[in-house]
Amino acid sequence: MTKTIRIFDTTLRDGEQSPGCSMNLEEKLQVAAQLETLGVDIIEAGFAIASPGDFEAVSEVARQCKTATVASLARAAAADIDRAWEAVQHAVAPRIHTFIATSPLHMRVKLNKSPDEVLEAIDRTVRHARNICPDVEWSAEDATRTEPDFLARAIETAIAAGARTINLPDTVGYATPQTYGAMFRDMIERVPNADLAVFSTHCHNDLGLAVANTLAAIMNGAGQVESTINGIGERAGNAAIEEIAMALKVRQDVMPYATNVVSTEITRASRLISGITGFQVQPNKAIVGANAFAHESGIHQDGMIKDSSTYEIMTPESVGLTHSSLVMGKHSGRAAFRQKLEELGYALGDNAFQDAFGRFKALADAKKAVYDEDIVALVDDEVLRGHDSIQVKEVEVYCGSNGPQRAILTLEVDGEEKTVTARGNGPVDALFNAIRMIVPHDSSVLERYEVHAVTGGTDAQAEVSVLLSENGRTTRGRGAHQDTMVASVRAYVNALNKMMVKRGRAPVDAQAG
Ligand SMILES: CC(=O)SCCNC(=O)CCNC(=O)[C@H](O)C(C)(C)COP(=O)(O)OP(=O)(O)OC[C@H]1O[C@@H](n2cnc3c(N)ncnc32)[C@H](O)[C@@H]1OP(=O)(O)O
Ligand SMILES: CC(C)C(=O)C(=O)O
Ligand SMILES: [Mg+2]
Repeated sequence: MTKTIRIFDTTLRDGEQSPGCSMNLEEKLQVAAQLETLGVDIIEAGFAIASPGDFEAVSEVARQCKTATVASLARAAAADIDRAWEAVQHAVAPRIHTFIATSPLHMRVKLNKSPDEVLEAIDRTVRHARNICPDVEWSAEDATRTEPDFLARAIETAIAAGARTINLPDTVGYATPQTYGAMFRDMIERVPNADLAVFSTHCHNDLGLAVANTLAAIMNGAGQVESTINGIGERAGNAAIEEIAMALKVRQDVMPYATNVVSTEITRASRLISGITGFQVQPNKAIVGANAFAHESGIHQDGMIKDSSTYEIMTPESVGLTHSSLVMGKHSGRAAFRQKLEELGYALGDNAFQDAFGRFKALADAKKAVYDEDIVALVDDEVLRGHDSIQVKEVEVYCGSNGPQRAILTLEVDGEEKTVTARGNGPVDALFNAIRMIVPHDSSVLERYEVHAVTGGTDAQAEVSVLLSENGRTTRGRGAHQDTMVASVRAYVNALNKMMVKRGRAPVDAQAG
């Protein structure tokens, strides 16, 4: 039968110890509710003696939780343990989690206690906790830097005093998968009565090994893992629940362990935590990063369109996302661009498609992210200008506070290129004067000129709209480009082309500049 690993969530305790991650009562209750929906088995709601606020939060989480065990942390001190009990006693399943450091360094420098005094404290405080609470967890802080013989004696003492969960934290993130796994195997094999307790992992990520170490411990006998949503926690954080749960789910073939995590709730939990704490998840973070199911390169996008398992080892739906995203960028190819156009409602012929793809690549080279709105603007622009008799070839402007502003413009008029230099009150005026020099149209008036950014950011495409009127007829032109001046010329020339069509004649009066 598959062994089920208990998930002990410490987002509200160790997670909250991240500088800047403090949560208020209402936020903690929201998180606790989502953790229960996510299916974690134990919620460490705080450190009851730490402050009146922490005490209230642990008490309220204990009152609110319907199924999960609720734990409070407590030092090896009667006052801490009593306060923890006062808070968790309201829970359906209360737990006291008491700890003391066992490494030579911590015992000597921090606690100023001898090893024997620490063993005595473990015995006394675990017994005290067991007298008031049936479920007691004991942790050997800094277990991974503890001398193994002493660690075995400490664990034996805690089990004899009544602890039924033994947690061996890698408090400073020092372990490697090999050493952490071996420590579990060693302790489980050598400690008398080890089978009375569930052994637990608690890994910090100082070397980026927290999840790997956790999995190594599971494979060597651990039955509980302590972890946090998004991996928040002291310093570099704790092992991330979502990564552990999905690793066990996806790699059943080599790790035949189950959890009660409802994986489709992972994204919701992750977003809740980042929203409340303000700690953004890095885009490339496994499982919950914005790019975890996003594909930008053409070859990958082509594979994804053919069969998503080519580049995804789990479905986005399995972690609560609705779908993968094909991110359009400079690495995208024709297959993804064609699919994106279809999604946006365009059915372009071959030539128009090739032209639009060329412009898309040029835009993607110039811009960090290409959004749907950019593609709509770009394709509309392309379609609009397909059969224009006046085409924009080159645009150059000189602007700034030390005028005069001038523009050098090259247009192709009925297949012939013409270049002029013009001045104006500002670069746009100079450009429009240049257009008038190449294609005189004195009877028309510029009624309106509008610019707006298609998306956010300083590299956004500008979309320009121009309204020309001639003898009571108005013509609107549009142009889009990441350079506002180029977009302006495109818009004006577009309006002019349409006006030519309305007039029913080509720009025969065009002059060479
Ligand atoms: C690895 C971990 O994550 S451990 C948990 C860390 N989390 C926190 O510390 C957050 C909450 N902490 C707090 O609010 C405070 O530190 C309190 C309320 C617990 C204690 O505050 P203070 O009484 O002011 O003590 P202070 O924080 O300055 O020092 C900690 C004391 O606890 C002692 N101590 C540390 N761990 C333990 C332990 N497991 N058992 C008994 N005593 C301990 C230290 O030796 C020190 O004692 P000393 O003052 O006699 O030298
Ligand atoms: C208190 C213990 C469990 C801890 O957080 C650690 O050692 O990292
Ligand atoms: Mg910790």
